[in-house]
Amino acid sequence: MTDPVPAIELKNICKAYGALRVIDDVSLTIDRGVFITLLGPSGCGKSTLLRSIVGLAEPDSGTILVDGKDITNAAAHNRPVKMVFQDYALFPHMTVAQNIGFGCEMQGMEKSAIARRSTELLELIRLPDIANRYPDALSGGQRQRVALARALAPDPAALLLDEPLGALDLKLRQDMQRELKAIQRRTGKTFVFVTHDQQEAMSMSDLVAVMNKGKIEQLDTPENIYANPATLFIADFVGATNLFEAKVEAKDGDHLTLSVGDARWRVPVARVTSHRKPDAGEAVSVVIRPEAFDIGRSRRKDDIELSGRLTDQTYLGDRVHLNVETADGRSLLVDARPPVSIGEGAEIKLHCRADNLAIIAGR
Ligand SMILES: Nc1ncnc2c1ncn2[C@@H]1O[C@H](COP(=O)(O)OP(=O)(O)OP(=O)(O)O)[C@@H](O)[C@H]1O
Repeated sequence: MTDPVPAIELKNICKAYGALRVIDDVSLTIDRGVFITLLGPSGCGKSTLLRSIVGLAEPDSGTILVDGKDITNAAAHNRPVKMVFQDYALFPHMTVAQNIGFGCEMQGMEKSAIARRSTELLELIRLPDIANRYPDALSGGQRQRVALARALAPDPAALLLDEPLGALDLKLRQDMQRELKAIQRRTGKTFVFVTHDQQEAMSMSDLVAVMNKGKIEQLDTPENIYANPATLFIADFVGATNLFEAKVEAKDGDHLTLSVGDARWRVPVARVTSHRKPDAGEAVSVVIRPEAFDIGRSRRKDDIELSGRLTDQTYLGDRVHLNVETADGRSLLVDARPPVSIGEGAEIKLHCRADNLAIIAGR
């Protein structure tokens, strides 16, 4: 059961640098024990939001609560949250054990308790034998795990992680994503993670808050962010997308009839994923993910049907990326399961279940 007092509550946070509104009236409640990611393109304000929680940036207005206490004006060192940075920020002249114990020492914890805590955390990060090494004798991945242990040592209310894996190469980064998630699960701590990498956000998080231009456009599970994008920005930013401009011709009961070029698509109203529902006559955008297409003739009455010429295919082991050009000059991305025995230049039919697309009001 979720604890009734959230780990973190942000209420109407605003921050501007000169004329630039970096955080635009953001409110967000983060329950305890949740792994949440702030995801967005460079410059959307995610780091500033994280830095506001830890006290490294000062919001112009709004309130920040941690464990139900108002810490909006508290000094950074008095806040019960800890931050992990991309560049580790370990103390080079201290051993690993001393680095991990540093925060506990500042809290006045007794030496033997610090040693126990340090051992416990080295076990947690699965590096029990490196207590006496110095940071320069560690690999990048090991340093990042030690930085994590150091941040967890004083038992913070939440851990804030600002692109912590950004400096690691791809393979190590993927290993560390699994490791971080496992550590979060084992400790049950609230993790607030910042990244611009949508794959990283989707693979690690319980919840993703997608940010754009200083606002949170959608707060949802990774599955819902992908399948039910609330805005065009999100549909485009998260995953690959085929986007169709359309118009609502008619509304009848629980279906919409859309005109898409010369075609008419009958789609369930329930597939409108934007907050605002479109009226008849209104422009909408239709999102079809590459893997939502099946190749071959439709077997279901309300399927969306398209046809085109296969212009290019890329074999990726578990799937094949196809590029299909339609008669009206549209280039479609299609993901198919191998084997695909269609030659380039061949005409193919594609179909998609009407409940596999997403409709967003506006363009
Ligand atoms: N101290 C500062 N003074 C002036 N402008 C700043 C300052 N800090 C951040 N900004 C600007 O605020 C905007 C948001 O920055 P922020 O670091 O929060 O973005 P971000 O989404 O985390 O991006 P990135 O992924 O590139 O770090 C950017 O345009 C940035 O240049």
